[in-house]
Amino acid sequence: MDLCKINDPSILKDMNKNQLEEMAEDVRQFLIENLSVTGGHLGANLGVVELTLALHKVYKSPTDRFLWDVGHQSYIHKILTGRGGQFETLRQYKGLCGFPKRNESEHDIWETGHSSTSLSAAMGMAIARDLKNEKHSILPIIGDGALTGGMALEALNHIGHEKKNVTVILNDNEMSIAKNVGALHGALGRMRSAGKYNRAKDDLEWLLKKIPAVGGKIAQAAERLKDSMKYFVVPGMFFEELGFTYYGPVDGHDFDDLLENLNYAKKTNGPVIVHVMTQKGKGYHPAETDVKDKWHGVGPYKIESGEKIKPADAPPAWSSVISEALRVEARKDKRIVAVTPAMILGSKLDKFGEEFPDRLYDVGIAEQHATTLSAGLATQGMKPFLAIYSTFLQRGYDQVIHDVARQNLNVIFGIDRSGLVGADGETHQGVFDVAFLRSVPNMIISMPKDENEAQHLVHTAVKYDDGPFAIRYPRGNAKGVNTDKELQTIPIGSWEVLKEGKDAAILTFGTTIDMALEAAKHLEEDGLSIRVINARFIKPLDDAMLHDLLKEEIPVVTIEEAVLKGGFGSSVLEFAEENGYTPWIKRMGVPDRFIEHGNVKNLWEEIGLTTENINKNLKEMIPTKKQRA
Ligand SMILES: Cc1ncc(C[n+]2csc(CCOP(=O)(O)OP(=O)(O)O)c2C)c(N)n1
Ligand SMILES: CC(=O)[C@@H](O)[C@H](O)COP(=O)(O)O
Ligand SMILES: [Mg+2]
Repeated sequence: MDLCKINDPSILKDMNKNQLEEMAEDVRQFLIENLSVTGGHLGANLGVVELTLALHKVYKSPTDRFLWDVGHQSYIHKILTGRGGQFETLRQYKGLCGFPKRNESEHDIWETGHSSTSLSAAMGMAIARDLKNEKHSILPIIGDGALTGGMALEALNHIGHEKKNVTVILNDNEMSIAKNVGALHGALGRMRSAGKYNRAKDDLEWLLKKIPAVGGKIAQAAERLKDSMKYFVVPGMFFEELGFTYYGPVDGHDFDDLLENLNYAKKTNGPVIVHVMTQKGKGYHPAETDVKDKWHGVGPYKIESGEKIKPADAPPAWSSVISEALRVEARKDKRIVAVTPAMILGSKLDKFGEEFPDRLYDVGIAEQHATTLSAGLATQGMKPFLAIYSTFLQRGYDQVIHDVARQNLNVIFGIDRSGLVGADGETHQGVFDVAFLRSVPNMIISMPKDENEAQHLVHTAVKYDDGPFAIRYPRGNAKGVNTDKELQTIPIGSWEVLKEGKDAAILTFGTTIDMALEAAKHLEEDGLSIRVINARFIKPLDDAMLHDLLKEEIPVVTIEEAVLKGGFGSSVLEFAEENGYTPWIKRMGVPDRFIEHGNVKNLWEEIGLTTENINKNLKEMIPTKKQRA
């Protein structure tokens, strides 16, 4: 079947089992071929091929509302709803988004990227549906990993209480990105091994009713016996107790099982949970047999061998640089404990865990808990290092303020994926942390220019015992510079002049330093002398250097790969205002809108973060100085 030509999922309605199986095979081939070129979230999608086809066969999208939690597994839904022809552009600049997108299709009714939001949104939609007297089904599709997120549990609590018609499809592949963790994961495991229980439950209820109802203690004992029998026989009792009708466990690769259970679910009133067992990476040998992450998210690869196509001899990833520096510190300092909210592989903490198995905690998708847990550790004299993606720290903001900063606790935040991340797009760009952390009292915010400075900053953060300390680092590879043998502590709030100059100055940090140096070099050829300063501490600022600079009354350009509103440049402006200087400052950074997916270089161009623009801005400002004089 030509999957690029499908534009209406109702073609599935009349398909028999054989036809569905053939289509599932075609879809898998399509995904394996397309993603070998573009990269993307292969493992999760291969796991939900049959489930997605079955959902679209039993329900009618968009009348029935499909909410894909995280959304990284929505590729088959995209193919079925008219977007197969765009897969060559998947996650590319101006191409198909890797997550559900409302402006892409009427079938994408809920946008995701961050996990565990689907149940709350579904509940909101269910309340609206009932108030409007509408009749459609609402189907959040959530993974076992995403179910560990606190929001999902808050929503289950509410849905069960309100008894709303919401059909939760739980896609249980026993994986988050790495192996799923936690007690809930254990509970799901017991449900899986308890075997089938759905309509048989009616029979059980009937049987239990046969236990004679007698008065007093005997009656109480009989009730207790009934309850424990239920727990023993009924795998989904955990969900049943919360007010859900449980169907499962369902074989997520067997159309008979899927269709039968989904049809039952469709007819059931009130909250329903369909527990579907799937295999991440199903149908592609290299993914199926991968023990680490079942090819959760991949770049281009060779289809036959599964070999990943990567540039040879690239410097180490920034995450490795930081976690290696932390490992060095942890050997000397027993207070160090690493914490990750389900990103052990992305944050490259696996080796740390191998060396210090009792000093690494993967808490599941639980950023709020991870932050407050770190605060708890710090109160007891430990030195927690919370490795967290910038975008996911957004979820722990209250915990940063209320639990960590207010109590001025020694928590080190390793803010991974700071800056534009590229292919994951809007939901994942790490561009807000500078603005939202800068306003929090007691917070130190830093960003290294290369791996040498990174190791010194990690060392500095470990030695600093006066409150929270954030080290930002970007996605991708570090610079490949040599590193000093001896570790140094960098004075807090100190900047570094990378290039002297007297006509203007550029203040920048991290990823934009190279473009600033390049711009300065170009302008040198035009006879202009530009100073470039590594503002490695974003907070506190280097007050002394800034006073000296502003007294010179030369133009200043600030550059940051972070939002301009409330960002580093704004803090320089505030400093000028607070100290009575007339600001002569141009700020460059991320504008006040969400930045979509694409290659980071394209995105930089789109938002004007280029050497040419730095040159242009400086050239426009420098003559103004002469006019002033
Ligand atoms: C709030 C948040 N934290 C972390 C992530 C990173 N993340 C993306 S997918 C994923 C695992 C999700 O596991 P599951 O829901 O079981 O889906 P699967 O990939 O197994 O299908 C994680 C941790 C995220 N998207 N959102
Ligand atoms: C869907 C999701 O949130 C993650 O899988 C994310 O795509 C990981 O990004 P990195 O590749 O930067 O680890
Ligand atoms: Mg999973």
